Amino acid sequence: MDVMIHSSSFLLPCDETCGTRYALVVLNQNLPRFTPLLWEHAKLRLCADGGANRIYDELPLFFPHEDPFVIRNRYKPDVIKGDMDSIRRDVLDFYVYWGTKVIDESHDQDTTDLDKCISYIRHSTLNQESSRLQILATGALGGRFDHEAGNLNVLYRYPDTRIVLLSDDCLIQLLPKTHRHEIHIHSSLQGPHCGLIPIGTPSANTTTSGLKWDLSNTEMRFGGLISTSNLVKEEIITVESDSDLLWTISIKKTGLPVQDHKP
Ligand SMILES: Nc1ncnc2c1ncn2[C@@H]1O[C@H](COP(=O)(O)OP(=O)(O)OP(=O)(O)O)[C@@H](O)[C@H]1O
Ligand SMILES: Cc1ncc(C[n+]2csc(CCO)c2C)c(N)n1
Repeated sequence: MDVMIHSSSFLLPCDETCGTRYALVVLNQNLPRFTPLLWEHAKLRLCADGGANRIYDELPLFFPHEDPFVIRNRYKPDVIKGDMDSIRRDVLDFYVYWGTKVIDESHDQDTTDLDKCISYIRHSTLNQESSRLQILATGALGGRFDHEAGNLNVLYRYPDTRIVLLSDDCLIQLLPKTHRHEIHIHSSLQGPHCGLIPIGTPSANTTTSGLKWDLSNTEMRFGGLISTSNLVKEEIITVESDSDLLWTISIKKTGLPVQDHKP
């Protein structure tokens, strides 16, 4: 079985030559404090419907000494996509005027705006077969539970795409059962709290290393044992399971290089 390596190097300050290639999707929730950093290094920047209001309203607040108009022009999304029932008229007009591509899919009331954005990225020419884009979604957690569940559901809808759901407090990603997983921990930025959650189906057999409470051919299921409030002990965590699992790890309040974006 192949090993899949995971690293949150996108939270580190670095130039284009290091770290992974990723697309950023901004959702309609408060922008996490590291949004400018993620924005700067993204290959593609999308707003899911009302996510555009957040960029327009909240990004200038990261730069209190600069003209909001200048900041809005510096941080223009490449694409705004969704059913367009949350984006404000003035915000839409602004970005259309300055060249953002707008894709109105109001006819589709069966998929979420995040899902619509992920479809766009998967079909983008930047998502080359030789080098797939990872997808980071900000504001995905810590809000309305139906939205959070919808956001988790996209991980299961696209298990072959590396999608990371982010909030100010933690990240979540899927560990497909098709691989063994090696998770590289940047302990200055993340941890120690973590979890392994068999949300889609129970797991009869999960084995880990590097955690305070490791699993050893252990069964996990809702209604029985699931691994919450676990702690990272080593720099590399390994996970092998007969089920797709959610991996979650806390993001530290201190240590993040939020000033990296300053011109
Ligand atoms: N409170 C929230 N918690 C988590 N994710 C959210 C929340 N609000 C929005 N999102 C995410 O941002 C995306 C865009 O949000 P937006 O408010 O434009 O969606 P919407 O489809 O208009 O929502 P609604 O269900 O209120 O009509 C959603 O698809 C969802 O992924
Ligand atoms: C069974 C079922 N439940 C809810 C919706 C509603 N819905 C799901 S995604 C979406 C778009 C949100 O931007 C909407 C309105 C549906 N279609 N089918």
